[in-house]
This record gives sequence, C-alpha cells and structure tokens, in this order.
Amino acid sequence: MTTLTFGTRLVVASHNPGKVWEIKELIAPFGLDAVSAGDLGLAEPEETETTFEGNATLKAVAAAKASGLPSLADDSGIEVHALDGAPGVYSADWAMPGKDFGRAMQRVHDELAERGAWSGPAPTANFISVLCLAWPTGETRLFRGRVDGTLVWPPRGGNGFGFDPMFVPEGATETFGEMEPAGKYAISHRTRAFAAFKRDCLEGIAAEPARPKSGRDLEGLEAAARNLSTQAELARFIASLRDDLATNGADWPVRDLTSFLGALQQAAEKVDTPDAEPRWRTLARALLAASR
Ligand SMILES: O=c1[nH]c(=O)c2ncn([C@@H]3O[C@H](COP(=O)(O)OP(=O)(O)OP(=O)(O)O)[C@@H](O)[C@H]3O)c2[nH]1
Ligand SMILES: [Mg+2]
Repeated sequence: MTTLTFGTRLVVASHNPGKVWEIKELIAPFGLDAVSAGDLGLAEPEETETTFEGNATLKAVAAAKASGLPSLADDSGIEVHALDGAPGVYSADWAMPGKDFGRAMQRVHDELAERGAWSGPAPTANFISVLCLAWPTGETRLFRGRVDGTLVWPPRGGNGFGFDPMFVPEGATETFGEMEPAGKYAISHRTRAFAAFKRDCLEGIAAEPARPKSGRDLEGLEAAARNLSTQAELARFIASLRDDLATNGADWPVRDLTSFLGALQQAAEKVDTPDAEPRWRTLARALLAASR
C-alpha cells in the first residue's frame, strides 16, 4: 500500500473553506504539506453519487488525477431522523442557490414543523463525515465518522459552518455553532473519521504539536466570511475582524478608508440575482477584502 510520509504534499479536495480549514487543522501536526483544491485551481466536480462514500471517492479521485498528488476528500452531511435521514447526502443542495445555510436550516425547521416534530422531545439527528484518501494511481481508502445529537430552534452561535448552529452534540448543552473550535473538533464526525484515517495512514508519522499561529489567520476569516448563515454571525465576524485588527494591525494594509469604501461600493453595485449570495455574506467579504 502506498504510504504518506512527513512532508508529503496532500491535496485537500474540497471547495468548502470551512471544511478545508478544519481538515488542515487536523493534518497540521503530522507535517503533511496540505494544499486545497481551490488553491490549485482544480474544478469542483459534480457530486453525482447517492452515498457519502461514493461522493467522497469521486472528489478525491478527481483531485488526485488532476494534480498528480495524493488527495483527501470529505463528503458529509446531517441526517435528521424524523425526516427519514434527509437532507443527508444532499445537505449542501438544501443550501442552494447561494450556499445559504440560513435557508437550509429554515427548511429543516419547516419540514420538522410540518411533521409536528418540534412539539415533543428535541428532534434527533447525526452528522456523518466520510473521508477518502486517493492516489493518482486510482488507489483509494475510506474512513467514516459520526456524531449524534439533537436539534434546536432558533439556531445559536456564529462558529463552525453549515448546520452547526442548530446541532447540539450528545452530552453538550451548546450547539456546534456556540462551541469554541476546539470543542467541536474534540468530538466532531470529521475528527472521528480523521482518527480512523490517522490510525491507518499516519501511524508512521511522528505527530508534532501544531506550531502556534503567528500573524493573521486569513484562511480562518475567509472561511467564516464564506459560511455566514445569519445576521448574528455577521456581528460575530465583525468582532473577529476587530480582534484581528487589535492583535495584528501592523499586517493590515489598510491605512485609510479608500479600499474599505471601494469594497463596499463593489458590494453595493452587485445586482441581486436568484443565485446571489446573501447580503450579510457579501458585506462580510467586503469587510475582509478591505482588510487585506
Ligand atoms: O453544520 C455543519 N457542520 C459540519 O461539520 C458539517 N459537515 C458537513 N456539513 C454540511 O453538509 C454538506 C456537505 O456537503 P459536501 O460534502 O458536498 O461539502 P461541500 O459541498 O460543502 O464542499 P466539498 O467538500 O464538496 O467541496 C455541507 O453543505 C455542509 O454544510 C456540515 N454542516
Ligand atoms: Mg460538495
């Protein structure tokens, strides 16, 4: 079997910045040189399979073949038990158009309401993550992780991404959206799938403590900006930017309001189409653009 070794360049075959950020955090201690599919300009493949395993394989193989590098893809989703497992493998589709998870969460809420599922004990659900490691030769390995929990309404918290603000993992009182990232990573479906991947593929690599971050975490901010679902999350995002300015102000290129106003103008001139991203996310991206 082909193996991963310290320093191996690995493509994180995802176009979801929240996921890419989480996977890079998990990989960081193992000295792999992780680069995302987006950074390499790889196309986002159409997810035509009907299982998490099928789509994870499709994404990993496409990236490995296109880049000539080993590649790690994640296919994941939330399964709501009173909705017979929906949206499941179609979780991302429920946020279309515009990857609007405010709307996706609203749909989960509404479909549960139609079935009267909010009137008794909290509705139960689970997240699934399937990781696929693929080699340019076509060799693949699959790993699955799951976390169970209950749903709350309205959504709470601005951390994480996707459906995190309405999911409370078993044994917790906070939603994934309210937890600090370390709290989610300790128990998440992705971490559990990663643990299986680690046992199989990273056994030989001595884990190093992750290097403390210095400077701006632009990838983290970008991920947050791309995954805003609610106005409360925008407020939280602005607070993160203000913290970043206070800590890393010397790295901010902005010395006057010109680029800030330019970015806002661009956002304001954007014509709304059915596919347009929600206004709060546009605003977050304008603010971030002005800060770099
Ligand atoms: O609240 C969440 N917390 C999570 O930890 C999580 N993991 C997955 N999901 C949702 O399930 C869909 C996966 O779809 P998915 O696997 O096709 O990913 P994606 O299309 O976003 O990116 P890519 O990796 O395919 O490029 C996405 O829409 C996610 O929002 C999550 N939601
Ligand atoms: Mg996808």
